[in-house]
Formats: sequence, structure tokens, C-alpha cells
Amino acid sequence: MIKRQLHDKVYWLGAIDWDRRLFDSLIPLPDGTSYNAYLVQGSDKTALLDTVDPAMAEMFLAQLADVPRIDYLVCHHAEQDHSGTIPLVLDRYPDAKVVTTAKAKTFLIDLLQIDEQRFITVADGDSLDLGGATLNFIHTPWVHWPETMVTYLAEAKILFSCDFFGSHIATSDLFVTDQGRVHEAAKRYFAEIMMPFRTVIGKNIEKLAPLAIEMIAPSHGQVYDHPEWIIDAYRDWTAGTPHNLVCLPFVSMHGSTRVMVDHLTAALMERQVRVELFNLPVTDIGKLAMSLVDAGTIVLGTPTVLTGPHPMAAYAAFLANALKPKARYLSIIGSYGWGGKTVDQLAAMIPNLKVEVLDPLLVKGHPRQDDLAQLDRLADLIVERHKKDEFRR
Ligand SMILES: Cc1cc2nc3c(=O)[nH]c(=O)nc-3n(C[C@H](O)[C@H](O)[C@H](O)COP(=O)(O)O)c2cc1C
Repeated sequence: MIKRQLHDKVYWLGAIDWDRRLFDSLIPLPDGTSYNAYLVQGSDKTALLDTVDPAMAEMFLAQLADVPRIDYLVCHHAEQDHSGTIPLVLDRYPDAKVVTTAKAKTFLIDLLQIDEQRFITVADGDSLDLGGATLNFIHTPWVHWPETMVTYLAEAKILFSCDFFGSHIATSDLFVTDQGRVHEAAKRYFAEIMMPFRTVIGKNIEKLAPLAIEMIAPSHGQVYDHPEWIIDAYRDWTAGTPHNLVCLPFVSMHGSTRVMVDHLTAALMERQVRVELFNLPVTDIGKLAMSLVDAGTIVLGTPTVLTGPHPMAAYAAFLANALKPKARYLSIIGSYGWGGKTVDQLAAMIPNLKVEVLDPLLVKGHPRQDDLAQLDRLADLIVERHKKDEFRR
């Protein structure tokens, strides 16, 4: 892998991880990912912005073979997929200092046991002149850890955003070539990683708004050389009105809940409500998370198992509660054999969701005609709520 020029005196280096299929031992990566680092060479000093996942360290250090000196190693985020190779870079460049926030410094000491003497901490708004290249550090907390910051290179109008605006894609293209593909990957990334912090992320977007940004160089995925659309997309994902969309994760062991799910889906479609079904045992949870970015209503379908929800449905509820989507309505449907506390248990699992719960419906065994009629009424109620709130198509 060779260094690639991004701008006068700015280079991409890093690793394209074509094979990786799971992140954080949880998140599916259908398209692999990349770990992007950047080299900024001023007339006096050289700065390296972030590193790569330690699994790719060897490739990364080889790219630095013709870089005789690094003065500053900027760390935007202490998570190991960006920071994990810092110790090896510091070994290679004994005079280099890690430039980071005070909070990230403590994280790096805890996570990577980096010597305290190797740090320079920067406050929000501090800058570093490399000689004709000025790095401006802007603290952007909770994108997506508490210590995160970004760097704005004023002379080139480049924002080095780390995970902010990132996407998991392995590709040989340095810049965005297929906007649709990147939009999908960036939305998936937002859904899985950023959504729980969407309110503070919205504030950080506005904090960056005064900057003239001609390029966004994130630490995963492609570089945005026309970044307006991704900023607009982030504004929408963080604060836009929910869509006229029902997100319907479900599980069914013997088909009764499935009949209810299919009936409700048809009823909603007849009423011009979009529906996205996720059969939990076979679903890609990234797709489910993406649906939660937009959905106005969540309906969870589950049979009763050992007096509560099926474990897969409990997992979906746990995930939705952790991701804190903007949905305003929620319902629970499903089937049981003799009794249990499915609705109570699920309701207790979603304290973070600021939703009105719409008429849960658990039926005994296979649904009958009057059960299906109740699902039609649930569809009517969802339509009525979506219209009242003027949800978008
Ligand atoms: C392993 C297992 C555990 C179950 N536990 C309960 C239970 O605690 N309470 C109950 O009412 N029904 C229980 N049932 C019965 C199912 O809830 C019932 O068969 C239901 O109709 C299944 O819905 P499905 O066809 O959508 O899978 C259990 C079924 C299975 C297979």
C-alpha cells in the first residue's frame, strides 16, 4: 500500500481491511472497512493524524518507511481501531508527541499504557502551526466517545473528522465515487455507532457550521471531496422528522406470530404506510438499526417463551433501547400458549424510548378473525398518529 496524496502536503495512509466482517464483536461489516490515517507535512513540522487497527500495524509502519520525522501524532479518538498502533509509532519516532484532548490522554494511558511524558494536551480551539499548515483542534465530545475531537486544516479547508461522517467500506477509491453506496454505508455507521448520541452530535454539527469545509477526511471509508450532502444527511438523521415508516422486528417459532406480522404489514401497506420487516433469527442487525434511524413507529413481534419474550425479541428491544431512535410510537404483537409476562417484560426493557405504547396484542395460539380485525385497528391507529405528527414519506 502506498501513500496517496489528498492535497498539497496532505497524504492518506492507512489500511484497507477487505476481509473484516465484524466490528466490536457485534456489528456486521458487509463491505469490510478501512482505517485512515493522514500525514500533514508543514515546512517546519510533520504531523501524523491517527493510526490504524493493531492488526494492520505492519502495513502501516511500512508506509512510514520514507517519513524520517514525525513531530506530532494527533489522536482524535482513543478507540483502538485508530489509536492501537500509536505505541509502535512512538517507538519508531522517539521525539514524537501525542497531541490529544485531556480526556483522551487518560484513556490512552489506561488502554495502551502510553508514557505520560509523551503527551501534549490541547484545549478546544487550540491550534498548532506546522509551517504553512495550521491544525485547528475542535472538541466534539460524544462522537461517539466522551473524548472525541476533530482537526481542521485551515489552509486546505480539510476537516479530519475521525469517526464523525465515517463509513465502513473497503474500496480502492480514495474519494467518494458512488454516492448512493456511501450514503447507505454512512447511514449504517450512523445507526450503529452514532444514533445514541444524536442530540449532542447535532450540536457538534452546528459547532462546525462556521468552517469553510471543502473536504471531509474521516478515519473509516472514503474521503468526501463534495461534503455538503453528508453534512445534510447527518442533520436529517440526527434531527429530521421521523418517516411514515413502521420498523417491524419479529420472531416466530411455529408461525402464529408470523401470521400476525404479515397481516399487519398488509394492513399498513393498504393504508399507505411503509413497513420494514426484520425476521430476527436471520436479520442483519445493521439493516435493523438503519430502519430505526427513520421509523416513526416500532412494532415488535414475539411469541411467549418461558414466560417472557423470545430471547431474539428481547435482544431487539435491548438494541432499540440502547440506540435511542427517534420513533414516537411502539406496539407489541405476538402469540402465547398459556400465559406469561411478555408485554410487561418488554416494556420494562425500553426506558430510553420516549414512545407512546399503542394497544399491544398477544393472542392465544393461532390468530383468529377477531384478532386480525384488532390488527386492522392497530394499523388505523398508526395511520392516525403518523398523520397527526406529519411524518414524512
Ligand atoms: C420453548 C418454548 C417455551 C414456551 N414458553 C411459553 C410460556 O412460558 N408461556 C406461554 O404462554 N407459552 C409458551 N410457549 C408457547 C408459545 O408461546 C406458543 O406456542 C405460541 O403460539 C408460539 O408462537 P409462534 O407460532 O409465533 O412461534 C412456549 C413455546 C416454546 C416452544
